[in-house]
Amino acid sequence: HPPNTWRISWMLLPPPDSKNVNQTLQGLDEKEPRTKDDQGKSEEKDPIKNETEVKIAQPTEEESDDQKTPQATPAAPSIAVPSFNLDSTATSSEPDTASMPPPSFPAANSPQRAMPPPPKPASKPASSLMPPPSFPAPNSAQRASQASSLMPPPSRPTPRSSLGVPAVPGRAPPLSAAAQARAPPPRIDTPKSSSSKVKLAPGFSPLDWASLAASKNLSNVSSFTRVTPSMLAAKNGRKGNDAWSVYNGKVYNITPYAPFHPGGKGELLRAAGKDGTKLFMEVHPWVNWEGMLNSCMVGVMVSESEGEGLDEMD
Ligand code: HEM
Repeated sequence: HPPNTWRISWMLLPPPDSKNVNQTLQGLDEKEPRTKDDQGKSEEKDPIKNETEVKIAQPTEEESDDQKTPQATPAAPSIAVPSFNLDSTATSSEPDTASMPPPSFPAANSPQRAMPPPPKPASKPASSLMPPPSFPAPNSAQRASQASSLMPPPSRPTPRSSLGVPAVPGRAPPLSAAAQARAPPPRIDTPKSSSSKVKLAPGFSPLDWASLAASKNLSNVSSFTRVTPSMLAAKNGRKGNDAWSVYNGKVYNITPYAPFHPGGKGELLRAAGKDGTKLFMEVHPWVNWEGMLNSCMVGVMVSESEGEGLDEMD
């Protein structure tokens, strides 16, 4: 066998000119030899072409020695070609590849070879090109529970409101089919609103109140007053008295506002003669009572002792 460097040098040779090769093939196909005149003409036209054609198509002893065409020459390997042998019994550094069996993996003397091969399913033929295992496994309980391997996955209903808006977390989720069957039929005659707002009489809208409150003082007192608990309890809206109510320590005369209250007069007067802060905050903490009732402010709450002898503030 030639050294590997021979093959390498042959592979690195520049490829022959394709143009000349075609011309060479053309010359080989010609059955009759050319005349001198023809050769002369062709020499005049393209001497290089003709010369190359003759040399390659009809090689002679002299021309082969001319060495004009680069040929592979054996060269001594500059670097020793590494060789290795997996067979520990072999002694020669140059393995005889023709007589040697192909190397196997793991090596014959490796610890991996000593280990038993992993168990393989008996039903499947052993193959190195075996596809990856499917999921669920063919012998799993999941696969057995499925009626068909082609069964589509269960569809999940997308909760949507009637307006097509995704359901808001915290709101009631849509009822299932079974729950809808158990639920009573929906009422369609008189839809009752969950709001506790009342229908206000004409001329008592929030805008009307804003206009009235901005026009004059509605407190029905001449000046700010120190209001004691006993005084507050007396102003409960009964027997012709005004209704006072306390919100965050400030005392308001809520009587003028009662017909304008969107929640109704009765709801508002539940806090009459009392501190209504807790009730107020339970229903509508977002309402700005200070701005709405500014013209209705009577005074501030004081203790019984602080209010003695002082009915009105300076
Ligand atoms: C003087 C103090 C008060 C003022 C200025 C006031 C004002 C208002 C306003 C502006 C609304 C409409 C809120 C909205 O549309 O979002 C409202 C509704 C309501 N208010 Fe008052 N309110 C006062 C005291 C009270 C009190 C003491 C109660 C209960 C004891 C009450 C019960 C209600 C109720 C039940 C509604 C209807 C809420 C609804 O269902 O939308 N309010 N109030």
